[in-house]
Amino acid sequence: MATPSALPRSSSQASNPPTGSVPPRRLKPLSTVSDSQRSASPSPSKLRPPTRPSLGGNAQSNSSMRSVSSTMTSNGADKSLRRSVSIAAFPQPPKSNGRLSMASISSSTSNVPSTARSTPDITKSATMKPRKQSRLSSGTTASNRSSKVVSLLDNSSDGKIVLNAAASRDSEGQFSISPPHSRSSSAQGSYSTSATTFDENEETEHDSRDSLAAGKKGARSKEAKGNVIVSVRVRPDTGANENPRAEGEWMVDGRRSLIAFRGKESYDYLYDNVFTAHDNNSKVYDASAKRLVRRVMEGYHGTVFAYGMTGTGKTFSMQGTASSPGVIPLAITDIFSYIRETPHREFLLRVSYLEIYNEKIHDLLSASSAGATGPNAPPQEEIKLREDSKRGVYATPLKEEIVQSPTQLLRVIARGDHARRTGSTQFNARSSRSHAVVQIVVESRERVPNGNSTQDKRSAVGPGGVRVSTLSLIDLAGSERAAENKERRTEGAHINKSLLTLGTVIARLSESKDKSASAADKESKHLPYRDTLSGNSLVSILCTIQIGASGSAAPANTHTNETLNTLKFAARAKNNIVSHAKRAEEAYGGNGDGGSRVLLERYRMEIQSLRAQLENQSKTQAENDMKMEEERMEKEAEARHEEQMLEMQLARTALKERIEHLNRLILSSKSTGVNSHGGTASFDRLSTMSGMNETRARSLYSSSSQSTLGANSLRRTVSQQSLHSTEPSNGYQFRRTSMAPDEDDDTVGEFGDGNASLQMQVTALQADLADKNRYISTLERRLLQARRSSHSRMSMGLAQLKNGDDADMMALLREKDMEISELRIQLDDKDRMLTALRSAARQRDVAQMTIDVPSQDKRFGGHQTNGSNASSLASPLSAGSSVNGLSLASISERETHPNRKSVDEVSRMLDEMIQDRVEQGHLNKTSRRSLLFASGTGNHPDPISPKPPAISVPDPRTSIVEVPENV
Ligand SMILES: Nc1ncnc2c1ncn2[C@@H]1O[C@H](COP(=O)(O)OP(=O)(O)OP(=O)(O)O)[C@@H](O)[C@H]1O
Repeated sequence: MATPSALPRSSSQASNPPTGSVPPRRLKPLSTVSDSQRSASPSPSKLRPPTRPSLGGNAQSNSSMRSVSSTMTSNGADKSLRRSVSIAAFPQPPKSNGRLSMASISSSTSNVPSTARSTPDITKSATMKPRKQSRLSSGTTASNRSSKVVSLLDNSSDGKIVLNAAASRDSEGQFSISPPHSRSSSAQGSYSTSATTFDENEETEHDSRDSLAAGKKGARSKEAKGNVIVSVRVRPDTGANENPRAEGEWMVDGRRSLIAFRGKESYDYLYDNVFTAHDNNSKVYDASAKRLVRRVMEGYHGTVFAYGMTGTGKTFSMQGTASSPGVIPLAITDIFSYIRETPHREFLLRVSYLEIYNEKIHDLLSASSAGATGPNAPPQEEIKLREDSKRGVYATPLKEEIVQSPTQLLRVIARGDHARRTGSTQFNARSSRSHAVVQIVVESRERVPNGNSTQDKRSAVGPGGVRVSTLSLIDLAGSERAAENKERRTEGAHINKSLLTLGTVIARLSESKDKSASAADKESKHLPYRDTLSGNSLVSILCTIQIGASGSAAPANTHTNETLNTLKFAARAKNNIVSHAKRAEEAYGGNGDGGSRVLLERYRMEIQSLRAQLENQSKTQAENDMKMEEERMEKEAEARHEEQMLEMQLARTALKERIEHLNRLILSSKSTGVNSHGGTASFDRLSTMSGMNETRARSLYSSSSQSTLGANSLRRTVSQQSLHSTEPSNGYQFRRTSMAPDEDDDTVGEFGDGNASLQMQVTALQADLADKNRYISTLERRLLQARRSSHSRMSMGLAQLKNGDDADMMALLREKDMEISELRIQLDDKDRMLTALRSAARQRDVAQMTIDVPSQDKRFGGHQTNGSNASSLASPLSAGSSVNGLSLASISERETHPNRKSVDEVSRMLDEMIQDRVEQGHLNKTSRRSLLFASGTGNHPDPISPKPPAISVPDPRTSIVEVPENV
């Protein structure tokens, strides 16, 4: 996709071919090394190869691998083959994907012919180059290096910023999750290296040019050589104290990227980068990984791995510290910087983190890894390597997390580190004994430019497909000699075996390259992982060494040998790995198997469908809301209507009950005898008001009248006569006499009738009480209803209150309050009426007593109290005998009933009656709604018909004269 012009180049490239295309720099003797010295020194072929652990124990896995490999060879065309194999037996991956697979470093390769494992040829070719050529090579690279260094220094400002980054390293040396400060990922500021200046078509062209210029072997073998960067970093030797002599036979020249050894043998090693002990992580990253990371963002696969002896600074270089973040945090920062600087594309990042320990893969991000402490930790599902033509080599099942920010990404990696370290507790120093691979998958696709809205920008995609590239950041376990304990030795064996595999593959690559002319030979020697290492990946190998054995557990000579081995490994990698880096093909989501894996596209489609769903849902929601609102309003209207109806109903009920009640009161008054005469008329008048009342009233009336009539026919006659004679004008006769001390109030007949009357009163009062209770409950209901409705109106009208309807609402509320208080007052009135009725009942009893007592007094020689009484006594004898008869009956009755009330008692009752009257009068005055108890005119409480029955009309059926109430 990218055109050559789009590719940043260093200024030096115009005149000089890029380093990457320069013929491979070989291990070469320094000019000081004489031929005699060279011949005296051990022949390269006699150099002791790196110490390797015995591979004898892996026969099984080797044979397994052999069989798989042969299968693969025979079925090489079937690239979509999917299967599961153990790491130890992982076969040759498909050629279509050139990522550097961990399989290459974790599997046994003991099937590789012994010649392939030996290094002399390589060493020879590396070290025995003619000096002239070396110079040419060196000069050429020096020129490029020079330009690189300048560019690197230009970028160093970024590095300085990074030095102040907020990352923190805990006591165990883990970097924190705070990302380093933003670093520019701009290509302009980057140095131009062979690894990053290639691009598809350009590459071939470029390489051909370089190859021609260098006069090296065929262009084909070198066309992608520049896709590999090999750097060596020298760890500061803490015991050396900056003393040059401490380095002894070593000479490190960072400027010329040269490391020279002056021991029994003399070697000069030239690499793409040599970092001295003074170089910091930022510089290491800028020179060895920065451009590679950028290329990954542009669609290439890239791998950075650290290789070296234990304790030489691999983890330090990859992870870094708080003050000096390593390759991983810096790469993460650059990834996000690139995303920010590339608005025309959209990106999706996924990250996975695995480790290979004792040839087993562990997912460091899985839940079981996160909490995997102790023997009770859940067992992790076995992770296997698989391959297919689309994805190449991959581990499964492996958890991938989508990340959206540098912090999130660093957090995920820190979690993996933690799991790794925790695992180390479980497995005893596991962390430094395993290969750890952080893999970041970058998906990207073009956006349609000039999107109008943010949404457009998000949803719009360009015509291209989704590009998927991978950045693998690998911290290899350190090679070491057999350790002290068994577990360590086992680990070391696995580590060394896998590292040997890596070295062997590289060696074989070189070998097969040298013998590429012979097809038959090529076929006879199967080389696993060839395509993994020489595939599409850009590779940056960072080898770490420590010059000087101070602080090292190993003896000095062993240490030197290990260092030399590392340097040789780096030299072989530099010279022999051929990578045909190509930009990853763009996949189209939704179409085919390849596309289905592309998460970005899948997510985009998912987002679109979700957005459509959301729109539908919001539409439906709006419709539902409207419907609900309508329903709610309808319900409210209904409720209001019901409320009004109920109110009306209640009002009607209350009114009816009131009428009934009043009717009953009138009737009760009559039945109590307080107003028995006058009550007839009242009853006749009021009884028509209600059928029910009428019935009840009639029954009361009849019982009352019957009792009266039945008891006192004689007395009635006398009374009538006396009344007519004494008070013809008003027909009333008021007689008040005191009772004899031992006389009670009733005659025999009166006693029986009085009981009946009392019963009736009680019945009437009970009925009245029941009515009252009903009425009260009605009122309560109404009160409740009114409250509820005012409440609902309040809540309903809250919004309206703001719009000026508050006045209406408040008025309504006030009205309701008034109504409620009126109802309460009415209720009080009713209570008072009840009290009055009770009092009237008592009065009636007293009155009856007082009426009866004087006639008895007269009859039995009592003195007259006034003229009225005298005239009454002068009335016809029949009347008198009638009275006497009554009196006698009373006396006789009194004699037969010793428990008669005393005069004092009657007086007390009268006092009570008076008191009641006074209270009633007081109530009438204070009551807001008059009960129409006209003070001093009687006790009729009827508010509707306030006609005061102060003086009763004499009942023609009885001779008893009622006592007026205004006593
Ligand atoms: N360039 C350096 N500058 C300062 N300190 C360093 C440097 N390189 C390594 N160290 C220190 O050396 C020690 C060992 O380094 P580190 O753990 O990175 O080694 P390693 O190669 O990863 O070892 P292993 O293979 O055992 O995991 C650490 O304490 C680290 O801080």
